[in-house]
Amino acid sequence: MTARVKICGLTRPAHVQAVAECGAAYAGFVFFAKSPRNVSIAQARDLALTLKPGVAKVGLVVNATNDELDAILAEVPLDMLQLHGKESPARVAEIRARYGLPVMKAVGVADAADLDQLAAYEAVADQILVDAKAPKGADLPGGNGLSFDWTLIADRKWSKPWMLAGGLTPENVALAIEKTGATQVDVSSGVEAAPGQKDDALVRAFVAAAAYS
Ligand SMILES: O=C(O)c1ccccc1NCC(=O)[C@H](O)[C@H](O)COP(=O)(O)O
Repeated sequence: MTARVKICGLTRPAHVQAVAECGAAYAGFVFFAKSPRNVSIAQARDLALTLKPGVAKVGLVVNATNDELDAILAEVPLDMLQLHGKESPARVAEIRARYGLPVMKAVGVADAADLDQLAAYEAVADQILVDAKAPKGADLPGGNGLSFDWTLIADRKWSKPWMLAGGLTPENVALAIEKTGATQVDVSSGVEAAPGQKDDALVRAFVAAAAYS
């Protein structure tokens, strides 16, 4: 099985280039001030404009207001919004209608009870990002390099496209795909040399491992 890959949290033109060259399907830009991967609107615009067609540009936001989204989308040519906060299903639907862009809603999973919320989001989002739930008190709601128990979703049937995320690395992504049946995977810290510093060799190794799993 070949999985489509999203590399999230790009901050430098060289890394955007590496992502495009190695065949990733999505490039993610984080708009969240507390993140080591945070980019300004101007930075994101420059990075997005260096990407070749065919790589979808995803803007990650956390509980963003309409004013914040207006400002981002006025400048950055995004193909998809990733909502990584506590956005309700109604807010997901509102954002989707207001901006006319596909919306991917991140859902944090730590145990089986967390799966209950998936149905409500599947009804309104274009895609679901099934991610590890951030630990209580964590600074970041995602991008923490933590995995969840993949067997929780092993037999799940999905009505919308979805991505697996959380603690994926070049070493474990093939097993994660095998266990969950994911056809799309998302990674950030697992392809970094340090928080916020993507490593081109790890990016290439991850995409290759996902493609040939
Ligand atoms: O990466 C961040 O800094 C971040 C900040 C705020 C919300 C989400 C964030 N990242 C999400 C991701 O990068 C991924 O979608 C996902 O959580 C997987 O991250 P990782 O476990 O580091 O591979």
